[in-house]
Amino acid sequence: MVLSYYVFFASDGRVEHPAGGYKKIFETCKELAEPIEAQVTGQVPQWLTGSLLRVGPGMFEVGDQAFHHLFDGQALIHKFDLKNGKVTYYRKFVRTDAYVRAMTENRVVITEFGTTAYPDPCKNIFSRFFTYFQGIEVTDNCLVNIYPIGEDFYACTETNYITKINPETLETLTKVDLCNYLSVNGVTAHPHIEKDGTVYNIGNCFGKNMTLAYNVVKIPPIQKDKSDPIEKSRVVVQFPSSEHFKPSYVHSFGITENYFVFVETPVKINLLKFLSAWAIRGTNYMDCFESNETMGTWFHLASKNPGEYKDYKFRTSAFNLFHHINCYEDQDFIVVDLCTWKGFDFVYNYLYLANLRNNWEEVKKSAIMAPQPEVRRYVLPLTVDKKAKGKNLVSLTYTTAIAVLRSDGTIWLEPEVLFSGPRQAFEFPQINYNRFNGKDYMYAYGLGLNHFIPDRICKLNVKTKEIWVWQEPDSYPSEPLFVQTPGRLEEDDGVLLSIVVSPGAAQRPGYLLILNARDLTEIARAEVEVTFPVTFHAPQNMQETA
Ligand SMILES: CCCCCCCCCCCCCCCC(=O)OC/C=C(C)/C=C/C=C(C)/C=C/C1=C(C)CCCC1(C)C
Ligand SMILES: [Fe+2]
Repeated sequence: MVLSYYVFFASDGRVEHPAGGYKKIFETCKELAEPIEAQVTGQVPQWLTGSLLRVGPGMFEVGDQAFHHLFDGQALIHKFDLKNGKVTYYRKFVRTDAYVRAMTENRVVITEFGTTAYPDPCKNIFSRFFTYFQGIEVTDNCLVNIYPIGEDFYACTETNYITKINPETLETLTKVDLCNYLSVNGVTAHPHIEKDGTVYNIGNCFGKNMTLAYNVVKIPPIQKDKSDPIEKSRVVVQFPSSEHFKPSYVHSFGITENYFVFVETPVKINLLKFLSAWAIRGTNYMDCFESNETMGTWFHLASKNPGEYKDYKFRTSAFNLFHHINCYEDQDFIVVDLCTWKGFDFVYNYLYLANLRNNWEEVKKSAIMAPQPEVRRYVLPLTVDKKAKGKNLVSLTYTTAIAVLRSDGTIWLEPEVLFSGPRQAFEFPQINYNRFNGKDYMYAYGLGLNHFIPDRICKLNVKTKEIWVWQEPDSYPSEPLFVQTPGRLEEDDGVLLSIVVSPGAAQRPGYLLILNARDLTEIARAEVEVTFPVTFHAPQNMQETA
């Protein structure tokens, strides 16, 4: 039974998973010695050639030690090659220090996001003591995304380490420490890539005397002299921090033609805990987060050229934010579309593997306690009339989003809700990035999370709020990637690619799914004899790498 359907204004969210097939996406798998051929049903469009790369965790335990959090498993890169209607699949673990040392010592050696590495119990008490005071190493486990810099591809997490990989062979090439080039302690796994290849990213910077800022960094495109663009990278603008000693967690940011948009949420990193954690037994990154229960959420703007902070004081109620969908300038406003999670409680607290691998009734119970997802549109006015206190400053006729100047000089924002379904998230958003990032647009595509379990692919018309859904029973898709049909101009003329695990299918339980982006109907699927663990993100420019 195929549940491919079209609904107006709401997803019914009634799909249940009593068989617990989703547990499969949190299981360790083996890498492949060579690419395997997929069995294609339907017709892969002839123009759709190239490689789809994806990354996520692939090893959830080492020796007799388990990784505890969704973001701890060792980075595994997946690759689907498409050529002349044929599809092959290949995967390989990234040889990070975290992976190589875990394999060599058969234990967790480097502390991961939610798993602490303990010193080798076989070492004597003196060498264990010295291991502590050498400091715990920052992880290079690049399981979150892959992006291009110049002619190279890097797998990344959110620390200062990125890992150059060969996108053809999936071999690991070099580990790069961004601290050697830039004043940042880490950068997000969601850089923006401009048409000429310029990379913009944002990261925390713990400066001298504990001054805190969020630095926007720029890495130029391919250099004429063939030198590494990373060597020419620089900080272009700084956003201030709302609190001393406590920067907010940042997972992504927005970019328009002329502005950077940074949303400072109440999910805070307690720096004192973080710095002392390196010397204290038993702590990991997750232990260093806390919520600021009073600040709400702050929106910040900076101009791009020249990079200049604009001190507007935009405020709204508390939410968690991981993914910006898109943002753009319209008249004298910036429109910002976001996948939010209501409240200050950190969503990552609910992403321990023990929670996600639970039986369905338990999974649902735990998600009821968590912040609730909502796709929201905020509108930031660029001109603020000081005499218009208490009045709505937003005059765009197509949105109900509000911005009100208050007597303390802050501008209070109320969003327009673009999609809301109880415990039904529209997450891992994608757009027709190459043509519409930073521009007025119509369509967002996303992964539907049902109580945190990814069980459908969605399309949202951000202007009319229409929703399209692709869903099949006991099937667990990944973030859908949009690829435009060559030579076509319409925003949604293209395909969506997603990798799906359907554990019930005995012979071929995993496949690459190709949907028509217009209506989410299936064009083709390429099935393989293996399943895939969960993947997070992929390069946004498959067409160019094709
Ligand atoms: C695809 C289906 C997933 C199934 C369940 C998902 C539910 C998701 C619900 C919300 C969306 C969340 C999206 C998050 C996506 C993601 O990929 O996140 C991964 C983030 C990671 C691995 C972050 C690592 C960050 C680190 C190690 C940060 C380290 C640092 C600090 C904490 C302090 C300052 C310094 C430093 C070292 C940068
Ligand atoms: Fe992400």
